[in-house]
Amino acid sequence: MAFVTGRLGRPLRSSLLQVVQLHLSRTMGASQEDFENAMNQVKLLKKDPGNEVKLKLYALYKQATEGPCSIPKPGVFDFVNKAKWDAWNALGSLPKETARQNYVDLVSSLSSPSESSSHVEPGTDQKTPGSEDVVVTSEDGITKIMFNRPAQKNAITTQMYREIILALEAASKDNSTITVITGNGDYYSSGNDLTNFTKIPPGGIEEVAKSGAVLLREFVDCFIDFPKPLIAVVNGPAVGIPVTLLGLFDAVYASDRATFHTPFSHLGQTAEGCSSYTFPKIMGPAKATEMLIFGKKLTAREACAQGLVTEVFPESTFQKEVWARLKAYAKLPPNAMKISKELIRSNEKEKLHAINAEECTILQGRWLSDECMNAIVNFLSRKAKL
Ligand SMILES: CCCCC/C=C/CC(=O)SCCNC(=O)CCNC(=O)[C@H](O)C(C)(C)COP(=O)(O)OP(=O)(O)OC[C@H]1O[C@@H](n2cnc3c(N)ncnc32)[C@H](O)[C@@H]1OP(=O)(O)O
Repeated sequence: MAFVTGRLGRPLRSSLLQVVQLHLSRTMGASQEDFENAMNQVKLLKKDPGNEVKLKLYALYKQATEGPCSIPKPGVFDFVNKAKWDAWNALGSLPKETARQNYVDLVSSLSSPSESSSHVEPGTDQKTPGSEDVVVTSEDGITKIMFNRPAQKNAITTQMYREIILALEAASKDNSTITVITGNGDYYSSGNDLTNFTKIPPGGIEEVAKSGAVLLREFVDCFIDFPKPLIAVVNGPAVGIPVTLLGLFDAVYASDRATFHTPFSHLGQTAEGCSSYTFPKIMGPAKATEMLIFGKKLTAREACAQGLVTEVFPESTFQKEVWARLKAYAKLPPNAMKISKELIRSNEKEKLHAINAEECTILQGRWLSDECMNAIVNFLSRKAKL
């Protein structure tokens, strides 16, 4: 990999672009035609996607067609127009092309034949394929959100971040009592799909970093605000963001096969998921440093000893024991559980949102650094067998 060594900067950026060519079939942005098709699909939706989604669609449409919101803010009593203005204005200076792509992705997550994760009928045992990469089911008072890309070790694509946001929003309002996140296959999740960084829009890598930071902030905010008990069923190794998010869960059950790895420095990146705050709080600054700065990988038992994991189960009985326990918990009075969660978490929320915002801003800069680009080029080169 001669092109990733030595003094970096422009040569490294062009190296990244070279590697990106190998991924182009998956990386083309939405065309005007895709956008127009998506607008038509919205009119054909069988179910009302709900006000939150409609506001998102409105905002993305305006941003994609007119650019950043520059109209005067409606008065406080003009509720509908003010909500629309707020949604549009919240997109800030998101580039038109990114808004167009986000609009197309959002519509596609809503309008696949079986419909998206946000459309799970509460209280039913219903598999919700959507993109198939995130599967949402609801049964026995438990909504289960499952990473479902086992061949890629459940690496999380930008589409999956969006689907998980929608799934969490739906789960917060459905009939279920508790919500579980787990993985299909041998991994819980290998973290951010590193090919996310290869989808280079006309605005260049800067635009990728900017829209990534906006999406990451929204994604982590959903975990901070999630109102019901949120449980991680960690069926195997976890790398990166699925590990850091664990500090925002209410309980973490792990197979003894699971490992917990945050190789941020190796990737030229920094902590996210509020872990720069939750990890030192949970395990003390010294142990948090080993994980978040030096990238020490913990076994499930070590993570349990550090307080990141609630309990470890032998792989042979993991699924049986954990689900039996969760089914029993799901029968507890839902309102009492929600109120207790609010008591435990509410005084931290404001702080967590501020930390999330800061971590995302720092990461946006990191993603443009030579250190980070070098690591991604290395990974993609290995994948592309360069
Ligand atoms: C909106 C943006 C938000 C960004 C938020 C930021 C988050 C930070 C992070 O999450 S950092 C963590 C990033 N993850 C990694 O660095 C892990 C990278 N993957 C690996 O190191 C390895 O794949 C492994 C250790 C997870 C598994 O190794 P193993 O040898 O067992 O398996 P393979 O490498 O052959 O993997 C099988 C295929 O899966 C693809 N793959 C695995 N992980 C990722 C990933 N994170 N991104 C993209 N692709 C991934 C791998 O490339 C193989 O694909 P192939 O069969 O097509 O070659």
